[in-house]
Amino acid sequence: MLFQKLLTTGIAHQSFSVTNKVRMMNLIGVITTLVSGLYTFAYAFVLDNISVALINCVFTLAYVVTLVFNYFQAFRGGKIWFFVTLMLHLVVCTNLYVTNATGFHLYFFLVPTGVFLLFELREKTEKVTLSLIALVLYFYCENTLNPAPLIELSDSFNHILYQSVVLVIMLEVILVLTLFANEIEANELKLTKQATTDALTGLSNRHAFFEHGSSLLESTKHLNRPLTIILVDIDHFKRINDQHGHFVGDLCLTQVTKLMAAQKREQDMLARIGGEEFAIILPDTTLSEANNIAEQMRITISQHRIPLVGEQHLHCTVSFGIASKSNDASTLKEVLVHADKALYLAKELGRNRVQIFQSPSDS
Ligand SMILES: Nc1nc2c(ncn2[C@@H]2O[C@H](COP(=O)(O)OP(=O)(O)OP(=O)(O)O)[C@@H](O)[C@H]2O)c(=O)[nH]1
Repeated sequence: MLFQKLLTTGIAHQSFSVTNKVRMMNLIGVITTLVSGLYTFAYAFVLDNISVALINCVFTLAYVVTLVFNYFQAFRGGKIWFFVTLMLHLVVCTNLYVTNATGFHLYFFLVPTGVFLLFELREKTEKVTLSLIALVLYFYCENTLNPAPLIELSDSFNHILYQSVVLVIMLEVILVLTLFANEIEANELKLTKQATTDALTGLSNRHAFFEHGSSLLESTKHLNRPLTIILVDIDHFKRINDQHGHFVGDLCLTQVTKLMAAQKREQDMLARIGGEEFAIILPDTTLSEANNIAEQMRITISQHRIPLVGEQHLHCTVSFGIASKSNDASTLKEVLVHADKALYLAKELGRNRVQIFQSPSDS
């Protein structure tokens, strides 16, 4: 619970791309605070050096300040504070407390990884500067021998510390990159959903309809199976908007959607392809089967009363145009043109009706 709260510090009212990065920064801040806290504990109680433990404690608290920056949504400040504190801490560790034999300066690897992989692509100067500083400091520490460390360690203890540093770096990189990959996948799914879904009705949008419809049509061509499309248009929708307002117009759209979604079969795809225009793709369905489905939808919608404020109700009707894949219409666009012609005729003949496309050669 507390961990979850720490991870979500400062993310309220942020866009999801900012949210992910801040969550990642919070995670790194919490892990680094814990690791630094453990070292403080070891300096105080294992190595018995209170002054080093106190200095290290100051750095541990400095890592906590990163979360305070994020709490106040000063993310950039928090990021710079964190990396500068980390770099200063590593230089002090290697050149004051102990020697470079502990390998503490290996943590510098996390700076370029952090600033390049985990944070936004903008602010390139900042990223390059921080990473270059980390690189220079790494080689500085690697080539400096601290002749009078505050803590004298045996070779075997230095070796243990070295291995613990490598282990923590590996675990941190694995953990952070795994979370990063998960976030990317989740974002991809979210973006794909947003790009293919109509926000008002939750149906597939025009783009998704054309993608799905085209591939379905191609596959039915190979298998030589029927495919039918129904175009649906709410009657006098402009009048509904004008008389009752756009809010009621939207309500009408969502109610009609619900009624049609309840009537369609599982294999059918219902999409909103325009303002008050819908389309249904019915695989393996003949014109007469599609006609039955559309007729059922028409009756249900025409009998439905949409409750408005008080005792008022809205009654709306829809018109349907139906066409199938044929020799004259082998592409999705061509089938849609036929369905649109049938829909136009349904409107001409008085609306609230289902019309099947009649090819001139049929008559
Ligand atoms: N409330 C609401 N209205 C919309 C939306 N998208 C389009 N519209 C409205 O839908 C109306 C469509 O009207 P028209 O194309 O003239 O057709 P109609 O009034 O339905 O007439 P017929 O189709 O001939 O029966 C326009 O007034 C648009 O402003 C939407 O998302 N919400």
